[in-house]
Amino acid sequence: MSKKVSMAVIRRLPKYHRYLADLLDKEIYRISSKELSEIIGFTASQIRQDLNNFGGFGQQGYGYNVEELYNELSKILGLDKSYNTIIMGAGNLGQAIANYGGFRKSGFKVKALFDVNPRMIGLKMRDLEVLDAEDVEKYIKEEDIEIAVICTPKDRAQETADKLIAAGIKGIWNFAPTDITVPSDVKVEEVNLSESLYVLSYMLNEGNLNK
Ligand SMILES: NC(=O)c1ccc[n+]([C@@H]2O[C@H](COP(=O)([O-])OP(=O)(O)OC[C@H]3O[C@@H](n4cnc5c(N)ncnc54)[C@H](O)[C@@H]3O)[C@@H](O)[C@H]2O)c1
Repeated sequence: MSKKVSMAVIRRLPKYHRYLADLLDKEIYRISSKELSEIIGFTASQIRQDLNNFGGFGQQGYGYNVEELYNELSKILGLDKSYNTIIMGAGNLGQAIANYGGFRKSGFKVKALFDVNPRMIGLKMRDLEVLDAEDVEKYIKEEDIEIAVICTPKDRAQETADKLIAAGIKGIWNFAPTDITVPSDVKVEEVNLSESLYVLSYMLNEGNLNK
């Protein structure tokens, strides 16, 4: 794949992947582009354009082979691999992420949580141990960790990221509500739950703005 695919397209891929998984669960193995468009809510032309970025799928008169497209999208999204993952910050959010089984099923194996609070260090969260954040660099190298999830307070997020990157982490999933700065070879995905909630709040209040 030589062409640079836009982030707008990439952000739609997980939705395609999810809908295709649902179809497979329902034992639907073939779908027309019109039907796919109706269930996903994107136009058939949008779907075609999106998928054409990766070589195009589907055939005129046949539609899409659901299993084939699902497998291809899994590969494109890197979900055909598994990733050793750690969580920085074993508070409310860190524990919730650690306890969610769905990430492991998709190949993101949470191996441990790390915290600075001596009362947290040594605790067990299900089968995961909370380790001392002091030891994280050594752990990353020894356990071949590729992804780190930042669930620390926001004023600790940048220093945490710096430490992770120095130890070789290339993928950071940042839940702290602050933008972190990283070198170009490190990929960050920021998740800001409040921003999403504020968009909902905007939509609820949109009608009142011009009154
Ligand atoms: N809880 C939520 O629903 C929620 C929602 C959106 C965003 N967030 C954000 O996620 C982050 C975590 O939220 P929370 O509710 O879990 O907070 P929390 O206070 O329950 O947990 C934070 C944990 O991080 C630890 N910590 C502090 N400095 C650290 C460091 N340098 N290295 C490792 N661990 C460190 C603390 O000891 C604590 O256990 C915050 O930045 C918060 O703004 C949380």
